[in-house]
Amino acid sequence: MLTLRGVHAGYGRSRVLHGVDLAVPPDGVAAVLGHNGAGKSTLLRVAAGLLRPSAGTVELDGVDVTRAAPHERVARGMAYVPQGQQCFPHLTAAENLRLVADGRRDGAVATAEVLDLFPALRPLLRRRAGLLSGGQRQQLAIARALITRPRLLMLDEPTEGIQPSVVAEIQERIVELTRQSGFSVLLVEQHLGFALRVADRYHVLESGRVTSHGDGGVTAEREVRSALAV
Ligand SMILES: Nc1ncnc2c1ncn2[C@@H]1O[C@H](COP(=O)(O)OP(=O)(O)OP(=O)(O)O)[C@@H](O)[C@H]1O
Repeated sequence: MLTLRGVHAGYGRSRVLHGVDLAVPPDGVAAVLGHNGAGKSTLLRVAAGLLRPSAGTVELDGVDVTRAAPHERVARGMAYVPQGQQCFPHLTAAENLRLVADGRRDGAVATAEVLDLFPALRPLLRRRAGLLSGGQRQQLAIARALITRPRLLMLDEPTEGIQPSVVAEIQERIVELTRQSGFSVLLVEQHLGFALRVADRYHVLESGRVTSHGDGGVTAEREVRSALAV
């Protein structure tokens, strides 16, 4: 589905990624794990087209999208949910969804579908996003991204600052989404337990380099903990 090859990227003179190779399997979840500052969000920004790599390539289903703009990647089936439950706080939950849905022919149908997936959002639609809990805002941010009907959903730390019941809810939704054929997730996480429960593959990122990778699943936790020295 998504393949990064030899990706180098950074901000001005500060080099963050040093030759990252990573593959997201079709119909699967790839998790990127690592300490603060390892470069996980930078990697997602490169994948989403928000940061141009200084070297290396990004391919989606075999098509080189390294130079494609973010909106072109969305049109090709990529969706990105940045860190921090980002919503427009002064708009209602419904208006946040409409911002994406209104520009699309299938917007109304897609909105109904995402509300079926996140039914907890239905009674909150008229509430301002800024008044929702962190977990509710995270669900809203994921729902908004899904309105574009992506084939690849990229999530940056969806469990950060969220209570355990909502983490379990998000976990279930990810598993449900990946049951559809041709749907993949690239997940950046610090919450190892959560990440390995949903991931088919994991990659450990340290100082901008992938230092280990393997199959996901709870049995991988010991291996990952020792790779991360936690
Ligand atoms: N916009 C930016 N300008 C300059 N440096 C940045 C910028 N964003 C991130 N960095 C730096 O790049 C490095 C990697 O940051 P990044 O956010 O990718 O790490 P991360 O693994 O996602 O960490 P965290 O888990 O804390 O979010 C850090 O040293 C960070 O300070």
